[in-house]
Formats: sequence, C-alpha cells, structure tokens
Amino acid sequence: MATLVAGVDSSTQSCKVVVRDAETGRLMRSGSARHPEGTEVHPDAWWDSLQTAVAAAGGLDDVAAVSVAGQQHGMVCLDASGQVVRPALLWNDTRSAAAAEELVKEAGDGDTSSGARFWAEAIGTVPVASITAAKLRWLAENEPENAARTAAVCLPHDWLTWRLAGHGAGSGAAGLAALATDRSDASGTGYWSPAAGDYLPEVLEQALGRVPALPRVLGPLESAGTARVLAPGALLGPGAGDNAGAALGVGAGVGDVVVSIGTSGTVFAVGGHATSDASGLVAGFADATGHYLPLVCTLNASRVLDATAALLGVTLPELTELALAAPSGADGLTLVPYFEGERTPNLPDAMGSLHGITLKSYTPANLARAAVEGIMCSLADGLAALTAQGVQAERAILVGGGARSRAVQEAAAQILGLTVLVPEPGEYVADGAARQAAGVLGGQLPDWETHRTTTVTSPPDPRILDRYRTVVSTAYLGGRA
Ligand SMILES: Nc1ncnc2c1ncn2[C@@H]1O[C@H](COP(=O)(O)OP(=O)(O)O)[C@@H](O)[C@H]1O
Ligand SMILES: O=C(CO)[C@@H](O)[C@H](O)COP(=O)(O)O
Repeated sequence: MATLVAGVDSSTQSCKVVVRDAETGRLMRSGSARHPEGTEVHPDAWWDSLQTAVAAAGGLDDVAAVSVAGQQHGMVCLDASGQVVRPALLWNDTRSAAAAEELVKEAGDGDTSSGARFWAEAIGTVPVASITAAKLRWLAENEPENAARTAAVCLPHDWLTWRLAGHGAGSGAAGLAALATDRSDASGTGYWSPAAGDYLPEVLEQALGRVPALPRVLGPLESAGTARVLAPGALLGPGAGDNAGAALGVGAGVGDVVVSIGTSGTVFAVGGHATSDASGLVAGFADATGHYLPLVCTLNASRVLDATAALLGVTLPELTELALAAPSGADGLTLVPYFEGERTPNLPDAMGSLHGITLKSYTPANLARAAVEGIMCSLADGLAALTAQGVQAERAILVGGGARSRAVQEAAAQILGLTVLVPEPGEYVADGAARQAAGVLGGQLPDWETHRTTTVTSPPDPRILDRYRTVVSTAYLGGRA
C-alpha cells in the first residue's frame, strides 16, 4: 500500500488539505473549508476549518506525515495555560501601522532613515503594519492587560501544528515549551534574523516591553513531533509560511520568480543570500529549504477582482471574459488597487482610485480589464524592487486563486516583461507542505513531477505600466517614482 503524506494551507480566506502519495506525489484526496471574513480572527476558527477540510479530504488517519503552511505574520498570543489571549491580528490588519513607524524611528534614535537601515541589516525587513513585531507593539500600547497576560507568541501555522500535536488551552508551561516554527515563518516576525539564524530578543523586548516564550525554530526537514489529533501517529513537519510553501510546491529554482495572486499579491524568489533593503520594499525572508526568500507583498490582489465582479454583477469567470473583450490598456482607464490601504508601497491609509475616465473608456469591459491590469502593475513594481536587490528574474510562475483567470495570465505576460508559466490549477502551498512532509519522512525532499505547466504568450504592452506609474507617482507619492 502507498505511503501517504498530507499538506495543509491555512490561508487568509480558507483552509486547504491535500493528501499525496509520498513517493510519486500523486494526488489522492483533497478538501477545503472557508475562513471567517475580517482581519481579526480567533485561531479556534482556523482549527474548526482545518477539521472540516480534513473531513472533506476523507480524514488523515492513514497519513504518515503532515506539514502545515499558513498565512504569515498573524499575532497569536497565548497565556500561561496555553489559552488564546485575544483574536489574532492578521497580516492584513493595518491598525499597527503607527506602531511600525515608531519601531523604525526608535531604532534610529528619531531618524527614520537610519532606523530603516538598522532593521534592514539586523532583521532583513523594515517593519510595516503586517509584521508581527508591530502588532505586539500595538498590543502593548492599546491592550496592556492582554500584553501582560501573553506568556508566548506564535504564528498561525505554529499554532495549528501545536494543536495537531495535542496541545492547547490547559497545556501550561510544558505545552508552551513545545511550540515550534520554521525559518520561513520565523523570518516574518520582525524578531528573527535570517542572516544570523536566530531570534533577536532585544528587538522583541523593544516592541512588547518584555520577551515571552517563542517557538523553537526547526531546520527545513526537522520534525515538530508526532500528531495526536486528526492524524494520530503521523510525523509533523516544521511547516512554513505560505509563500515559502508555494515555492516548495512549484519547485521554484534560480531565475524563477513566483507571483501569487491571492488575498495578498506576492512576488518572491528563492535566493542564496540574505537581502537587506532599507527602502522597505523588499522583505528579506527565509525560505523553507535553508535558503532565503526575498519577497514583496501587496495588500490588494484577488479581492480587487472579487469587488469588481460584485460591482459589475458578474461571476469571476464572466469578469475574465469581460476583461479579455477590452483592448490592452483598457482605452486608458487605470485602476490603482489600494482598496485596503497598501503595504508596498507603505501607504496604510491609501484608497483605490480610477483614472483616465472618458466617455469611451468608461465601460464594464474596460473596468474589468483595468482591475486586472492594476493588480499586475502593482506586482510589476514589486518585481522591479526585487531585481533591484539583485534577484535574477527569467520566468514568472503564477499561483494563487487569481492565477486561474486567463485575463490575469495574459496581463502578466503583457506587463511583467518575463516568460510567464502557469501551473495547472491547484493548491500549491498545500502541495509544498505535503512535499515537505514527505521530505521529513524520507530524509530528503522528493522530486515530484505532479503538475503540467503552460507558457502564456501575449504581446508586451509597456504603455500600461508607464501610465500606472505616472498615476501612482502623482496621486500617491508626491511626484516620486
Ligand atoms: N476563476 C477565477 N478568476 C479570478 N479569480 C479567481 C478565480 N477563482 C478564484 N479566484 C480568486 O481566488 C481568490 C482566493 O485565492 P487564494 O489563493 O485561495 O487566497 P488566499 O490564499 O489569500 O486565501 C479569491 O479571492 C478569488 O478572487
Ligand atoms: O503577508 C504576507 C506575506 O508577507 C501574505 O502573503 C500572507 O502570508 C497571506 O497570504 P495569502 O493568504 O493571501 O496567500
């Protein structure tokens, strides 16, 4: 009988579970379940969704190993008994924007530029609202009683792995000591340095006022123990942040840039050295294989498509058809997609906007196309920031729910200036977690050949990005590029 492994992606909008053959990678079963809306979510809701998704995948009683990947940065605070202190603040919750600014300024003794240089060099990432350290500073300032009750801090994937190991409310000090994470997710906290491979407790103390218990950071194929719940007896992998999970899932190599269009838009690459971008555009994360994962993340991607489809009263496939019916460049209509504020560039209070409205351009088809092009332009800016850090970019690999849209695929080919590869629709973060689980079981990452990939061709149209950049520069950046 085949040995089975499972991978989980506990992402912003949903939880996905895949069960694969450990040797061949063949997909045996899968399931998913929705997460609640909002940017503040109680971790119990993720646990409920995980249970539903596991049941939909036919259970995990027969799997030999499981790894959990998840949305990054979410602040999960536990008290001394192991109980969750308050609902988690997610990566896309911007209430911590001012706290992030304070942390940067304080590190430079009041000077933001030298503060940013400190963070880039010490941690690899200049904090913005998304980063866990900024959320902890917000907690200390706004909910001191919750901050005082916080005995341990962990991330969404750490907490789910811990629950699978049988820990939870009532586990006490021994339970907190069993918390584990991996390099990729630790690198998004703002108090773990990918270059040093260690926590910087002084940075955490500056953020929260003291240093609570933290998860042990496991190596790429180090086990987090044995599952006792949902997959009893299965080996637990270290897990990963979802972007590092996607890199594992698509098998990204040198020259590949992964572009993910989910709730977040991300552009990232696996690299051989740690980056430190003091401009704050590129986060210098770690990957899940012992290397690095320089990454740009935006707050606005697939949900801009959801909102535009809702406004036009069409389904997502209909939105794609509308966008494809419009001319490239949408007759000059430019949509800046900062609907939820923006993280890159760091404009937490920004709003979206529409430019170039004329009697000719103001049509449903052009609006659909402008939404797609606006998202892709913001990711093209991310790509430019990445290559400015020395990242080699030859091919873009599109993943995430939005990559299912042919209009998105074609816009990528027109705007990014790279060869665009689209793996067949799938759950690549959960697949990456499953691949990690197989690696933990067998001692090395398997080379699964599990997905077909198509190359998208569409004539490049540099006018789209030029026009977008002019609009962003004048309307949002005070004339700066
Ligand atoms: N056919 C489609 N066309 C465009 N977008 C799609 C399509 N199918 C799914 N999506 C998008 O996928 C998104 C969810 O993607 P996903 O990567 O699962 O998000 P997350 O990882 O943030 O939870 C939805 O917001 C939806 O807009
Ligand atoms: O904050 C980041 C990366 O820094 C986001 O990429 C989150 O990890 C959420 O991912 P999705 O659920 O949108 O895929």
